[in-house]
Amino acid sequence: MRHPPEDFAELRAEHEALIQFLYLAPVGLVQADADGAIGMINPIAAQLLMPLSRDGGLDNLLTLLQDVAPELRHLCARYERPAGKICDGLHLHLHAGGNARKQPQILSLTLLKLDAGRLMAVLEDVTLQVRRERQLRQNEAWLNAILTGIADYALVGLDAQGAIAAWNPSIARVTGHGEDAVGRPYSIFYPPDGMTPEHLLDRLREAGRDGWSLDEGRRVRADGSAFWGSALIAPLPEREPPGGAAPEGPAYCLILRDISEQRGASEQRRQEAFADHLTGLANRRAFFEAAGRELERSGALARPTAVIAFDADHFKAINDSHGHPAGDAVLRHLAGMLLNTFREVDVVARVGGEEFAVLLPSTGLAQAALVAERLRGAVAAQAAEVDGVRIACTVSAGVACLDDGDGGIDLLLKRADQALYAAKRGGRNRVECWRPALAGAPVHQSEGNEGAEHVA
Ligand SMILES: Nc1nc2c(ncn2[C@@H]2O[C@H](COP(=O)(O)OP(=O)(O)OP(=O)(O)O)[C@@H](O)[C@H]2O)c(=O)[nH]1
Repeated sequence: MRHPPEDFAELRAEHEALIQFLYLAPVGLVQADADGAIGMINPIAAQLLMPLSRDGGLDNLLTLLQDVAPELRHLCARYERPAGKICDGLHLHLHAGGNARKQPQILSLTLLKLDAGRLMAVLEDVTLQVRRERQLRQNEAWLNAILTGIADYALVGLDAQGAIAAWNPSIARVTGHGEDAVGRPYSIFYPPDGMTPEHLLDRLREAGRDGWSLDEGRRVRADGSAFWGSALIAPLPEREPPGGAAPEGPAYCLILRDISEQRGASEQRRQEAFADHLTGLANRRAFFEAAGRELERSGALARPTAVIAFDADHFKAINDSHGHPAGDAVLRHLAGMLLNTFREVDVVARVGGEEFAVLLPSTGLAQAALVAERLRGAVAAQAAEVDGVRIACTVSAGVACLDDGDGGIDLLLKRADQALYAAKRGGRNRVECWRPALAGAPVHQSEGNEGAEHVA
């Protein structure tokens, strides 16, 4: 049989351990008597309840909560069982004082009756959790409204890599794709060659960073027919399943709209500002804007970007022999050949009188040189037909590449022009790649190219 003082010491130790536990608990804990008088309160609970105190004290739990949960005193009084949960996860909205723009803080309260004379309150700040749940419900309502109410939207869930996560009828309505689209990248809605795998990820990254990413352009349906579409990508809030497993469900939502009808006037304005009037290619301004955007992105996700500068050889002689209008027709002929040679994702522009530039995203020097050579050969082999007269023409090309966008489009175009100068010096109708030995070389400068901003 034990001696009573030993029992007492053990009890004390247990009590200390319990107090220690209460103090260290990651939630707010308050022990009170049946009338709410506080016997023990841990630091988190004190912090959470302090804004409710009128006199700076934390004496009575039910008095502290009477403004935000007036029914609580009544609930306690009516609770007849000897022990149990009086309330479970009751939400208490703490008002943000006079500041109407600030969101109220939300506490969750679970109140336990331990025995006839003791209550235990468990308090947690659930403000963020509640806001997130509300946002999820709003998103769902919003997406549902789009899915059921509006006919020209396709709503596509994407996984973290941009693959289509699930099929729904709106996808078929706008694009004609069936369930076999699931698991394929969302670039299937873009023309072949219209988007590189890096661009696909760029847009997801942009959406994650800015909250959304929007682009507009030519899109294709499953049957190959084209339409003018806008594509908005937005990140979806993560749904974390219980048990800490990886987040479930789509990571992004893509809203694809067919805006062919609305396009008209805005496209005409865009054409006027960004298209070259003679050839219909991108103009110098469009080239620099697109190149600036591409190089900024290529720096973030390191990858090479190439530029090819093309210049028609002895073009003055063509003008002189056949007349200026025939010269114009030859330039249109060259523009057509450029468009046939390059991918949809490449930016093909007329940047000077008889000088063209092509920006090739995610392309290294050797690959760009191959395409440049292919174009050079095709131009040399196929004379332009102008009013029944065949006009032979050749082009010289300079190729340059940056691995990470460092130096920007000015440096890239300057190097391509230095290589082009070397090609002209080397006898024309040839392709030269930039190399460090050309760093101090002059750039190719066409006569009558006043509008061009060559970097010497
Ligand atoms: N038809 C026509 N000619 C143009 C246009 N823009 C520039 N040119 C002409 O292109 C010619 C360019 O001449 P140069 O810079 O001497 O170059 P090139 O004769 O092609 O000689 P290399 O480039 O050295 O092979 C000039 O005669 C310009 O008038 C245009 O829009 N239409």
